[in-house]
Parts: sequence; structure tokens; C-alpha cells
Amino acid sequence: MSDAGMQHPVAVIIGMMGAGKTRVGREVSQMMGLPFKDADIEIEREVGMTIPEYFSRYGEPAFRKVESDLIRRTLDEFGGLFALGGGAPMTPATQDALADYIDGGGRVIYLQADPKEAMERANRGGGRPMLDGGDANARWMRLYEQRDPVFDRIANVHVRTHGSTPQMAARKVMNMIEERVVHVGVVSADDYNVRIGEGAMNHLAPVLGDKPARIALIHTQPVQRHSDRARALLRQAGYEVSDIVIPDAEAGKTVTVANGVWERLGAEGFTRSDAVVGVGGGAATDLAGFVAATWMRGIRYVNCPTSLLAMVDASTGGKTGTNTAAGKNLVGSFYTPAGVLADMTTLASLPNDIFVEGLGEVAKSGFISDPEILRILEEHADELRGFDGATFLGTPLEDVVAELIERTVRVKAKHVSADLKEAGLREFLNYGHTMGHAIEKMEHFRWRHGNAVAVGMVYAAELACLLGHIDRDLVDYHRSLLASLGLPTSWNGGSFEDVLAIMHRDKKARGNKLRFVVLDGGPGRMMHLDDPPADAVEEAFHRIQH
Ligand SMILES: NC(=O)c1ccc[n+]([C@@H]2O[C@H](COP(=O)([O-])OP(=O)(O)OC[C@H]3O[C@@H](n4cnc5c(N)ncnc54)[C@H](O)[C@@H]3O)[C@@H](O)[C@H]2O)c1
Ligand SMILES: Nc1ncnc2c1ncn2[C@@H]1O[C@H](COP(=O)(O)OP(=O)(O)O)[C@@H](O)[C@H]1O
Ligand SMILES: O=C(O)C1=C[C@@H](OP(=O)(O)O)[C@@H](O)[C@H](O)C1
Repeated sequence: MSDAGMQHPVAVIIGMMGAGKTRVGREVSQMMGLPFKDADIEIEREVGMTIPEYFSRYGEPAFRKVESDLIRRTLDEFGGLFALGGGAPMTPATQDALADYIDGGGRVIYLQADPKEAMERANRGGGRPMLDGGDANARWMRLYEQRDPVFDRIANVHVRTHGSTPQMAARKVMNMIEERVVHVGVVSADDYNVRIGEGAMNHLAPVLGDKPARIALIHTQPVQRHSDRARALLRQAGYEVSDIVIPDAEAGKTVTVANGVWERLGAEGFTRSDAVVGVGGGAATDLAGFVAATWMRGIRYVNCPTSLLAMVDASTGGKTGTNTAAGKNLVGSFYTPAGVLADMTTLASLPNDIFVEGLGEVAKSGFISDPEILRILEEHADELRGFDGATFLGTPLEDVVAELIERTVRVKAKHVSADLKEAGLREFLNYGHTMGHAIEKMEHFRWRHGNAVAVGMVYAAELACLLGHIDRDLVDYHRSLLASLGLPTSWNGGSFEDVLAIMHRDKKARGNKLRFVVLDGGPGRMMHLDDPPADAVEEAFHRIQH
């Protein structure tokens, strides 16, 4: 983020006196190998006296002018971590400078220490003219009541450090600095961001925006520890939370479950100023999105995906829905979230097999659009296949997975931004799904989605090769890469006739004609394959049977 020759801070820290802006800021700069600047120290250096001396000699207005001028200059010429003085953000000129900095992609981090802790620390050291005269605690609290709402509004990142040591607080700040953000454009509704990183869930309150009075927190039992954290964050931010546990996985993705939630919302008086938060795997976020899309014909919702597949695929793009007896995802709505918070700390409890199936959709995105994903998967296949949530966080693999998640979400964002309702381009996201969905149905959904899609991609590659669109080497590469990740590449669970009948009911089919999406030449180049020759469709099926 730099204009010609200019530098901008990696982050600016604001907060009350004693919040730890200097102490925590220095810790973060050391952890990240960045230079650190404290605005107060820079001001004293510039004016050649201490701040108390300057206050007594020239008064606060003169000080705020010097301070805002220095802050504006530093924002345009310093590339490290920059901590402001406690009162700085109250100055309109500084607020304008910070707004410009955020517009340029900057992060203004509001370090939200526990008021009692910060007040005690601020009054411990003295040398703070704003606390002089009278009861320092009372003065601190009065300043807090004035400043907190302003800081909350100005900052685009909020980090609560209640009860944290300087090192713990620094880690939280660093996670927010290292967070990845993918912007998703939406033609017919509001754009939104997918935030990926440890602590992404901290954005819940800012993303929900105007305080809805109530939040329906929809989640499943296996992610209870993560929904507990979401609930705590929401309640600390002042929301009323209705806790709604739904059946796990596909059992929770039904109209019956949705009806039970609608009943709850009705009984508790949910209105259009209220919102939904979905925490869990793709099935939970699909159901939560469907409830949000239908309650009063649409209320805001935020997805907090907790599985790899939900992070890279299900939570983004606005497809919400439920299954019916006739099949998966047959009832639903295109309805986009206010935001997606992919908090990587939730992966700590994700079982290995659920992580691995999510790699199927990651690989798919590599084949259809971003070959760099394939290279990363190939390079780290062993570690990825051996994923262990208990030891994952803080390891180099976490950075690899964060990169894969960001890249895969970018692929999805590109397709859904251009074609929300799947009229054409978005169908490329269905690579491997025609056969994949047939396998899921034939297996009565005992096969996980990502695993079925992996076999489906091998099938699509065989079909494309039979019709001369790709060479044999690329088909073999599908098998070798997917197998190296621990994904299946063949299936023997049913007859071609049964599979064919199901493929004819695929949403891409038109009339009695099958439609596939396949590679055209190589990774990143896709084409629609309409009504392929029947013998090729069958031969490709026999080639995925071991
Ligand atoms: N809307 C879309 O665009 C879209 C895209 C792809 C998939 N989907 C849907 O998503 C679903 C598949 O998503 P999924 O693979 O996440 O399956 P899932 O939601 O069934 O979750 C898989 C299992 O993992 C558990 N789990 C999830 N996160 C966990 C965590 N952090 N710790 C411990 N356990 C955890 C769940 O409780 C569940 O038991 C399917 O219903 C599919 O149709 C939707
Ligand atoms: N999270 C923390 N835990 C314990 N002590 C802290 C913490 N943050 C700051 N401190 C201590 O509190 C005092 C004030 O911290 P400082 O960084 O100067 O606050 P600020 O710059 O926000 O006014 C310092 O003595 C610092 O070491
Ligand atoms: O957002 C989309 O378009 C997708 C929705 C899902 O497919 P279905 O719509 O076939 O369920 C998903 O599995 C696929 O990866 C992409």
C-alpha cells in the first residue's frame, strides 16, 4: 500500500491512556520485525520539551495542532507500527487523516483494554496532563465516556485485551494485522468482505453494523466452543443473543429445522432490525443463510464458517438453502451475507477427514482458475493430508492454509461477483459436481461433498480428454494431486444407468441434454460442454471405476 515514494504504517493503534498502545505496540513491532513510532515521543522530540511542559506553556489547542500535523506527516512517510496519544483521535484534522489512511487500505486498531485495568495503569505512571487536577480516576472515566464512542467509530479493527498480558494482547493485534480480506462485489445487493485469520470473529459487532437489538445465533453442537466465543463477543458488544442449536451436518439443513427457527424468531419478536449469525460448517451456514433470507423476506446475516470447506466455499456467494427428500439444495435462495468471518482458530477442533474433504474444493479452484493453488497443494500435500487441528495454529502450515483459503475465496468471489445467479460463469465453480452430486446421492450422502467432487473432477478430466480438450498427462495429474491430498479418485458404488439418470437432473442440464463444465487445454481455462456424445459420457464413467 504505497503511493509513489510514500510509505504508510502497517497499522495505527489508538486507545485510552493506559490501554497499552506503547507497550503492546512495541511488542507487536518486535514480533513482526517492524519499526515502531510513538506519536507522543515524536512530538516531544519535535518541540524539544515534554508534553506536560508544552501543555502548560502553550495549552491543549496548540498541542493538538502540532500533534495532528505530525500524525498526518507520519501516515504518509512511515511504514512501521504507529501508536497515537490517547486524545489524538478526538481532533477533527486527525480524524480526517485517519479516514484517508483507512481509505488507502490502512488499519486503525482500537486497543480496547478493560477500563479499570487501563485507568489503573494510566494513573500509575503520571506525566499525563489530561489527568492532572482532581480525581484522576474520575477524569479518566469522563474522558473514556467521551472518547470510546469516537474511537469505536473511527477504528476499522477492534481488539479487546481484557485480562491479557502485553504479549497476549500483542498476539491478538498481530493476528488482526496479518488477517486477509477478500472483497466480494454484489451487483444486486451490498458488497461484503470475507475476513480470514485468527480472531476474525472479533469483527462480528462492526460487521453487523447498526445495533440490531437481537441476534439469532444458529450453530451446531460440535462447534459449541466457537459459538460460545461468538455469543460472548456479541453480548459484550451489547446485543441480545438467542442461542439456537440445530441438528448437525445435513440433518440440520431441512425445512423442518428452518421452521423450528422461524417459530423461535416469531415467539421472540424478531424484526427487520435484528440479524442472524451462523456458526459452523457449510450445512449450518446454508441453513442460517436460508433463515435470514426468509425471515420477514430478509434480514442481515453474518457467516462464521468453521470447516475448511465452509471457509473456502459454502459461506461465500449467497447460495443458501435446505435439502428435500428429492435431493440436496433443492430449496433455497440467493441471498448474500453482510460479511463472512473465517476465524482460523476454529480449525483447531476440525477433524482431519473434514479438513481433507475441504481440500477437494480448494483443488477445484486451482484447476478452474488459479494454478498457483495447485502448486501450493503439491508442495505441501503431505502436511495438508496429515492436518492435525490440535497442533495446527501457530505453525508454518497455518500460513499455507491461510494462503489457500484466501486464494480459493478469491476464485469464488470472481465468479459470484460476475454471475450471482449462475447464468454462466458461476457454473465453472461446479467443476466436478455433475458426477460429484450423483455420487453423493448414490451413496445416500455417506460420502462427504469434497470427496465426491474429487472423483467428479477426475471424471470431468477423463471426459474432456476423450473429446480432445485436454491431454492424458493432465488427467493423470488430477489423479496424482488429489490422491496425494488424501482424496478419492475412483468410485465403484453404482451402475452407469443410475448415475446417468441423476446427472440428467443436475441443475446445469437443460431439457434432456446433459451439460458439463470441463478444462479446455489446461488449468485456468474452462469451457461449457453441452450434450456430449453418449459413448464418451459412459466411457469416462468406466474410467473412474477401479
Ligand atoms: N452455499 C454454498 O455455496 C455451498 C458450497 C459448498 C458446499 N455447501 C454445502 O456445505 C455443506 C458441506 O459443508 P461442510 O463440509 O462444512 O459439512 P458440514 O457442515 O456437514 O460439517 C461437517 C462436520 O464437521 C463438523 N465441524 C465443522 N466445523 C467444525 C469445527 N471447527 N470443529 C469441529 N467440528 C466441526 C460439523 O459439525 C459436521 O459434523 C453441504 O451441505 C453443501 O451442500 C454449500
Ligand atoms: N496488557 C497489559 N498488561 C499489563 N501491563 C500493561 C499492559 N499494557 C500496558 N501495560 C503497562 O501499563 C502501562 C501503560 O502502558 P502504555 O503502553 O504506556 O499505555 P498507553 O500508551 O496506551 O497510554 C505501562 O507500564 C505498561 O507496561
Ligand atoms: O457457489 C457456487 O456456485 C457453488 C455451490 C455449490 O455447488 P452446488 O450449487 O452444485 O451445490 C458448491 O459445491 C460449489 O463448489 C460452488
